[in-house]
Formats: sequence, C-alpha cells, structure tokens
Amino acid sequence: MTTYTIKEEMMNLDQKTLINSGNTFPESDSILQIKNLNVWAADHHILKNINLKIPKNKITVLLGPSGCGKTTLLKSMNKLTDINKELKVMGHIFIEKDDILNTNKNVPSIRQKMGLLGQRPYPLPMSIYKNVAYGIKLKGIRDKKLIDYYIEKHLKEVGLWEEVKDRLNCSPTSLSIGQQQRLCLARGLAVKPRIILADEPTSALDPISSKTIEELFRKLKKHYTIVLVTHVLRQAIRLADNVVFMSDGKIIEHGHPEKVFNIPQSKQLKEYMVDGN
Ligand SMILES: Nc1ncnc2c1ncn2[C@@H]1O[C@H](COP(=O)(O)OP(=O)(O)OP(=O)(O)O)[C@@H](O)[C@H]1O
Repeated sequence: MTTYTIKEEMMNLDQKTLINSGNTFPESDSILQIKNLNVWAADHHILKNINLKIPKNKITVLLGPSGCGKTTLLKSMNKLTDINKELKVMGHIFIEKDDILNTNKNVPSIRQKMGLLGQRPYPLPMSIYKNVAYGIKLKGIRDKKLIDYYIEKHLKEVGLWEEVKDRLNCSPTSLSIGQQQRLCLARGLAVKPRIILADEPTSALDPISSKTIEELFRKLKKHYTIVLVTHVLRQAIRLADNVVFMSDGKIIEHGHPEKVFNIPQSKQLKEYMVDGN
C-alpha cells in the first residue's frame, strides 16, 4: 500500500480545493441538525453547547484529541447516550424534522435510521448469512427469495459477496477482522439507514483493510450520509467533505476541509496539525 506524508495528503487536498472551490452546503441539504447540545456526567461538562448541521450524502469527519467528546457526540446522534444513565443530555437533535431528544417516537425506530459501525466488528454468533438476514428481518421482510436477494445486494454493496458467496453458512469467525467489519456494515445497511455513524472503524484494521473501508465509504456516500470519528489526521484529509474539529467538548472549527485544513484559525487545530497524528 502506498503511504503518503501529511504534506502529500495536503497536496491532494489542494487538488480537491481546485475542484471544489466555491462549494457550500445549502441549509436544505442537511439531514441532521444539532442545536444547543450539552452533555454532562455529574459535574463534568462533556459537550458544551454544540451546534452543527450534518450535510446529506457527504462524509462528515469528527476530529480532535483524545477525550474531546467525539464519541459522545456520535452516540448522542442515535440516543446511545440513553444507555449511560449517568449522562445528562440537553438540547435538540433534529432528523427529518423529529427532535429525537424530545420525541415520543420509540427509540428503535430512530436508531434504525442510523447504522452504527464501531472500532471492532461485533458479528452476531450465527452464520454469515444469518448475520445479514437479521438486519433484513428487522425491516419485517420474511420472504426467503427476497431475503436471499437482499443478502447478495448488501454483501455486494460492501464488496464482500465474491469473498463469502461459497461459505454463507460458515461462522463469521472464519473471516478476517477487516471482512468481519464489512459484514457488520452489510448487516447495518440491511436495516436501510439514512446515516452511517462510524466510530474509528479502521482503528483495529491492517492498512489494506483500512483502505478498503475508506474506498467503501467514498462509494457509499452516494446513497448514505456518513459521520466518521477519527483521530487520524491523514484519514480525515483523505475522506472528509466536511470537517468538525473539536477540543475540550467544543467545536473549535468546522466546514470544508480545504478551508479548515489549509487555513486553520485556532491555536488548538494548528497544534493538532503540527503534532501530525
Ligand atoms: N459515561 C461516561 N461517564 C463519565 N465520563 C464520561 C462518560 N462518557 C464519556 N466520558 C468522558 O467524557 C470525555 C469525552 O469522552 P469521549 O469518549 O466522547 O471522547 P473522544 O474524543 O471520543 O476520545 P477518544 O478519541 O479517546 O476516543 C472523556 O473525558 C470521558 O472520560
């Protein structure tokens, strides 16, 4: 695999700048809107008045030093913060006009709009076939032919079909970690989410599997909106259409990568970029 220096990545970004210059994200193109979001754990103020719009069919990268609140922000987007009873969450998160923090709609139907991909793959303890079928059945599909059709479709969507079509009844433990990660993504896509929330999805993968996931994200954004947490600056430069740089629970800078990375305004981002991460 070719490895690039940060300087080379930035030169690629300059090329992107030439192509993208003048682009903005119109208000109507945001799929998720966060207003005045605050999260506390006892007296620790984890997220401090977050206001953010996530543009549709783009890759938004949440970037920042360890402990700045990236994962908490991602978890807030699909109400996973509910699981941590010690967290107090206040504010508004609108998805398709529903304020998910202040709605009577049931949480599973909200979560189905957002597929979650974690740092490590967690396939269910059942066959490769049944892992994807599980997601399809959550949508109420029971017809065997239709299930087979969707299994092939979603495994092709994540580039796994050719690798597993002859061993669909095997356990996912027979797959590499990178393949398991793509299987989990296929299971998530089977639920037909609008948004993919990915929390450092390549951190446990080797460079080639990481590159496969990155290429997949570039293709998937045609049909899905992706929010990606990373603290790998190079990955952010390679993938982001929209960057959100956080520090100490706050959004410090956000916008087009060419603006954010080429002309960093804040001391925090300048230092972060020098550190090279
Ligand atoms: N359930 C919780 N209870 C108490 N503190 C929490 C809880 N969840 C997160 N925190 C704290 O909130 C801060 C932000 O954590 P978070 O995991 O969101 O950061 P992060 O930017 O994703 O970090 P990393 O890059 O290291 O994963 C940290 O100080 C963390 O210890």
